[in-house]
Parts: sequence; structure tokens; C-alpha cells
Amino acid sequence: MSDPASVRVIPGGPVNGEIRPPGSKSLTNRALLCAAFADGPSTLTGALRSEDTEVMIEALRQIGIPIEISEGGLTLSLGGRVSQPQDRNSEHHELFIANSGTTVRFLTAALSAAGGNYRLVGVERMHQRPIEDLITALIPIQEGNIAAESPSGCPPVLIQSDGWNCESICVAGSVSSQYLSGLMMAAPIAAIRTRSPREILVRGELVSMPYVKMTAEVMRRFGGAIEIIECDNVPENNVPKSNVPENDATATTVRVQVDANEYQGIQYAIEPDASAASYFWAAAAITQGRITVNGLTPGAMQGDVGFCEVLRQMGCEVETGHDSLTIVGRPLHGIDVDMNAISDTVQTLAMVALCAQGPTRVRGVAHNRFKETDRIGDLAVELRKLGAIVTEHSDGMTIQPPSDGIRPAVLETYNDHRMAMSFSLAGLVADGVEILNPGCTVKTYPEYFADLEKLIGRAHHWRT
Ligand SMILES: O=C(O)C1=C[C@@H](OP(=O)(O)O)[C@@H](O)[C@H](O)C1
Ligand SMILES: C=C(OP(=O)(O)O)C(=O)O
Repeated sequence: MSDPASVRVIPGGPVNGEIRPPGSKSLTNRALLCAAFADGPSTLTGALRSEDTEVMIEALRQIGIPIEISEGGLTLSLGGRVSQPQDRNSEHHELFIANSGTTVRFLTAALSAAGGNYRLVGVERMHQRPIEDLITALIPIQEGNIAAESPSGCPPVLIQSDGWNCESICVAGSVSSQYLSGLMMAAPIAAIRTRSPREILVRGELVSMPYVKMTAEVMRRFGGAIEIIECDNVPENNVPKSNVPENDATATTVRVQVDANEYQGIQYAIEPDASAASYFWAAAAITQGRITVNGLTPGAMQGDVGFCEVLRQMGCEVETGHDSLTIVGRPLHGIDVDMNAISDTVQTLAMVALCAQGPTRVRGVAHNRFKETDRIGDLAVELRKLGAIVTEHSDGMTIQPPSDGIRPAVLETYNDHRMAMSFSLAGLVADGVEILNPGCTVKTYPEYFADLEKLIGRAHHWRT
């Protein structure tokens, strides 16, 4: 069957129920990478099967990592590292990374550290998404060539590497935290052939900090030893930094201390995806319903569980269970909120803002312009179609909800899964919201619209 051209969610009353979303994309791709370079086999349970994890799995298979898939796709068994270290003249591998930021950034760092001859190629949008700061960090430490081929430092990425030779790495973190996460996970991999760097320094702003803490946590589970030190004035350990220009006055904001412990194969259970959960929590919020998400608590490894706190600030009740988080919808009011740490939930929040009293100001997410689409500019365009008055800011937006209710509209998704999933929320409360290209949820949640149908107990209108 061909992909549907559009979908309309049929509005109704309060959304009540419980759900366990599929596994976390971020945790699945981290665990896959650590397991691939571990000594001994690993088993990952509750994994996400979607485009973003599929491209990671296929790329790892292509470079010789055996991966078996069972339990309807949810359990991944990896044989661990089998091949000998490669060098820049070894067999060339062309790896397809679609539009997966985690895959391209994690693999760039890991393959540069491991050594070999690779080209990472994505879809058109991926070739417009930045990776230059990561390449700049790798050039001085990698033996061989590494380059981003598209103009202004975007993939495809060419890696011809004999591994790393460094004590210290410097990286910028204002565009994406995935560069730092990639370097962190690659550090123990470098030790397999040469030696591991002792520290990674972040110069200037670092966005999306919870993902960096998640990286450290996953690495520790696989036996890696890593410490994140956040400070205004980082003690720099006197490690020689050949890669910092002499008169560079940019402040070091974060220092990551690395020990070269090799990854060990383990059994690892992946949490449900908290960014995916945000749509269900928001559905309860805007319909005055009650939704329990199982498998997530405030102590989850994913920062996006923090979205519940944002909903609480807007008026909802939050209930914490032994292994669940419940949102109870109440009358909503707009807020002024910094979403830097939980930027994947900005589109979800925008839909909640449409149903609140008074304006909502979102701050701290300038980096949202570099994601699957420009998630500030393009989001503003679609919100206006729904009747909101939107002011765009360099770091976010102000959303004034429509005074006469959400208007019928045909909404573009820009091939961004989070646009499609968020817009379904407007469809829960207003007639005539048509979402184009809903199949783009395949990136992280192929079954999203089917799961929503089950939860609300009524079928959507699909157009092919
Ligand atoms: O490390 C990760 O798993 C992610 C980090 C975030 O990206 P940025 O660091 O680019 O904000 C987030 O948006 C992305 O979906 C997943
Ligand atoms: C930004 C996202 O993905 P990535 O950067 O991993 O492609 C996302 O899933 O919202």
C-alpha cells in the first residue's frame, strides 16, 4: 500500500487511558554503538525499530558487526567487536544515514576513532544539517583525512582514518550536543588501537545538556569511566591542547574526563521514548483527559520527561507512579519557558499553547533551526494557519492562541516526524485539521497514528 497523502484525526472528548511508547531512539542508538565496540556480546531489549535506528543497525552490520533481531524486532543481539582495527587504505564502506542526526554524528566520531575508510551519506535535508564543529574537533586529532563535503560543513562525511592521536579534544556545542556525545562514546573506541584522550573540553555554549548526561550514563552501563564537570572556570589539567588556537579566548564551559575503560558487552533494557510520550501527555492536557505513560518516571535517563513539569506549570496535575507518569488535564494558561534542555518537545508545547489562556514564550532553542526542518520558522508558518498569532525570535517564539478557536487548516509536515505527531493534537480538539505526509513519523515512531487511534478509540480519516 502506498503511503497516505494525509490524515485527519477526528476530534472528540477527553483522551483517557494508558500507553507504553516504543523504545527511546536516543538510548537505542547509544546502546547499539557501545555494544558494537564492546568486548563480548550484548542484548538490548525494548529497542526502537524505526528509520533512525534502522540506519544505525545497517551501518554497523556493514562494517562487520553481527546483529540479530528477535521478539518482533524489540530485542537486538550484538556479537560485539570482531574485526581487526582498520586503516585509511582498507576497504571503502559507503554508509546510508538517512536524516538521523544521532547516527551521522555518533558514527563520524566512532569510525574516526576506530579507523578505516568510510563515506556517510544521507537524504537531502541531512546534507543541509551542520556537522562542521565535529569535523573541526576531529581534524587535529585524527591520523588521515576527514571532511564534510556539502557547502557550509554538512554531510556527506568522508573519513579516511588511522585512528586518533591526542590527549585532549576541544569541541563547540552551541549547534548540537550530539558532537560531544559522539566524541565521548568514541573515546574508549580510540583506545582499542592507540590510546584514549584524557579529556574533552566544550568551548562556549552547550545545548541539550540532558542528552550529554544520558551519554555518560549509557557509557557507564557498558563499563566506560567518564565524568562530566560543569563549571565557569574549568581546571584544565595541563593536558597539551595542540588543537586550540593560541589566542582563542572562548571559555571552556564543560570538561569531560575520560578513562580508557573498554566497553563490555551487557544485557541492557531501553526505556520507552520520552519525546514520543510528550504527545500523549499533551493529549490529556488539551482535552482535560488523563493519560498514564508506563515505563517512565521523573528519574528516567531522558531529559524529555521534564515536559511533564512544563505541563504542570501550565496548570495540569502530574502523578508519579512506581513506573509511570500521569498527566491530568486542567484549564491551561500560557507560560514563559526555556526549552533548551528539552527542545524536541517544543512542537508538542506549541500545540498545548494553542489551547491555553494567554501567550506562551519559548526560549533557548535557536538550535531547533538545524533539526529535521527549521523548527522555529516552519513551525510558526503552520501555527499561523491554525489561527495563532506568532512572533518569531532568534531563540524561539511567542504564541498567542487564536481567540476564536483553532481554525481548519491543511498542515505541511516538512518531512519532520515531530511536526506530524504534534499536529495530531490540534486534530484532537478542532475540526478540519489535515496533516500532510503523515508517513514521516517513520523516523522515530512508525506506529504513531495507529497507537493514537487505539488510545482515542476512533479511526482517523486517511487520504491516499
Ligand atoms: O543526543 C541525542 O540523542 C539527541 C540530542 C538532541 O539533539 P541536539 O543536541 O542537536 O539538540 C535531540 O534533539 C535529538 O533528537 C536526540
Ligand atoms: C532532532 C531529532 O533527531 P536527530 O537530530 O537525531 O536527527 C529528533 O528526533 O527530533
